[in-house]
Amino acid sequence: MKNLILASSSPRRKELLENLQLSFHTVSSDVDENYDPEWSPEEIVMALAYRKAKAVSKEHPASFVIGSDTVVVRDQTILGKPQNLEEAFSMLKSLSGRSHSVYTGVAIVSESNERKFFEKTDVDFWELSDEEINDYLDTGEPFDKAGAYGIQGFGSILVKRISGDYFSVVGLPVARTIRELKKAGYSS
Ligand SMILES: Cc1cn([C@H]2C[C@H](O)[C@@H](COP(=O)(O)OP(=O)(O)OP(=O)(O)O)O2)c(=O)[nH]c1=O
Repeated sequence: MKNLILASSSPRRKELLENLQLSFHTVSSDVDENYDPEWSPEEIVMALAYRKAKAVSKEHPASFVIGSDTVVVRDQTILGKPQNLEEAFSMLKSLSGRSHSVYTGVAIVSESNERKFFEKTDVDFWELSDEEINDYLDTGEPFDKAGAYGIQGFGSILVKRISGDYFSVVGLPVARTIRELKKAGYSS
């Protein structure tokens, strides 16, 4: 059995992996999250996931390392984490009453194997009044999350329906991740 590392500082990703009752630890990766504006959403999330996993793998070459990255895409516009209240408000306003896609990329890096994949989940939001948006902003939840919401928290009341992997929206598509880990040669 080899060591498993989640290259992340996201408490949600840690929690999702803990559900699988695997033994692992987390190491945060401080990588440059800039990307080429020409890249597609799937290229962005897989490249950033790979950067995170590769950076940690360099320090822990004997381990299997998982990196992950999530963005929200509305009309070909990439929404990352909001920088301030105004940006969070305008992100949520732009998602109101319509659908968007959440892309999560995952990279698994070990000494002998490197794999990348992504999941796309479509999410429809209810129509939101400015008051509802402001009430949601007051929860403080939007600020460390792509698209300024968390489906797993108070943000659950914004969501009408989803099509795709719920866990991918939260930050880690666990079922596919475990399958790819096995293909990479990991056994617990
Ligand atoms: C859309 C959505 C995003 N998110 C989160 C998942 C990610 O943590 C975050 C997107 O930012 P990321 O840059 O993907 O991840 P991170 O900076 O939080 O963590 P790390 O790079 O250390 O792994 O948004 C939710 O928690 N719920 C949601 O519904």
